[in-house]
Amino acid sequence: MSRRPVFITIEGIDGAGKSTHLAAMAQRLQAAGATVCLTREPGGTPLAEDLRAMVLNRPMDPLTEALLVFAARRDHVLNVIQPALQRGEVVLADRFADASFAYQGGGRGVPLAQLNALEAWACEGLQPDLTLWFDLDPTEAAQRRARAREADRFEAEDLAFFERVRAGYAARAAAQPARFARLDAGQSLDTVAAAVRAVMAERGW
Ligand SMILES: Nc1ncnc2c1ncn2[C@@H]1O[C@H](COP(=O)(O)OP(=O)(O)O)[C@@H](O)[C@H]1O
Ligand SMILES: Cc1cn([C@H]2C[C@H](O)[C@@H](COP(=O)(O)OP(=O)(O)O)O2)c(=O)[nH]c1=O
Repeated sequence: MSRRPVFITIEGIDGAGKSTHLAAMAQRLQAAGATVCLTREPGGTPLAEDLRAMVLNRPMDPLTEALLVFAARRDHVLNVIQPALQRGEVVLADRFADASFAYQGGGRGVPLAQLNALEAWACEGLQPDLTLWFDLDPTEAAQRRARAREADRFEAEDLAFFERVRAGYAARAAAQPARFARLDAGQSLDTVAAAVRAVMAERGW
């Protein structure tokens, strides 16, 4: 069997159900003997959490937004993700660079070449070993969000924005199919949870 994934990310449009399954994923990894570093983006360090508050709340142009999410990511990679991996931990991150390609690239229209350059500068060559993509129809995601919480600057965007974000994830998954596991997040909670467990089991967890 190939090496178990040690840097695992979860992705998808807002309301797809990522947070719902995060704790169970961490528990499953722990039960299998892993020390889990559970983290999120934008955020994961004091500086990156400050940048998160700006990105989620302050109006700004798309390239500024991309620069800030990658600045936050660099701080997170250097101070949390790389050290945890070096200690032999499993890093489970609620979003990583794919989100920038989906939201800033797909959603906001920042050119791919600029995002590729930022990724090359910011991430020290680090890519997740496994990405669970919670794929959901944007109309369903909007209904779930409306029932659950107040919208932030991204969640207030219209359906067309989330269609573009979804397409951004699809493009990223098509470009790197070995890393991505797509989950149909439109199914019942129990069915999605079983699909998450199946993906983890397939990869040795
Ligand atoms: N499979 C599902 N079916 C119906 N509702 C769901 C499902 N998964 C999550 N939800 C609900 O949808 C809302 C958004 O889920 P959440 O996990 O916060 O999404 P995300 O973290 O991807 O933004 C929550 O109220 C959650 O309880
Ligand atoms: C990591 C990242 C997130 N985002 C956006 C996606 C989300 O709308 C928002 C915050 O993500 P998230 O933590 O999933 O939101 P919530 O706490 O409401 O579940 O940031 C980007 O636009 N680019 C990025 O690179």
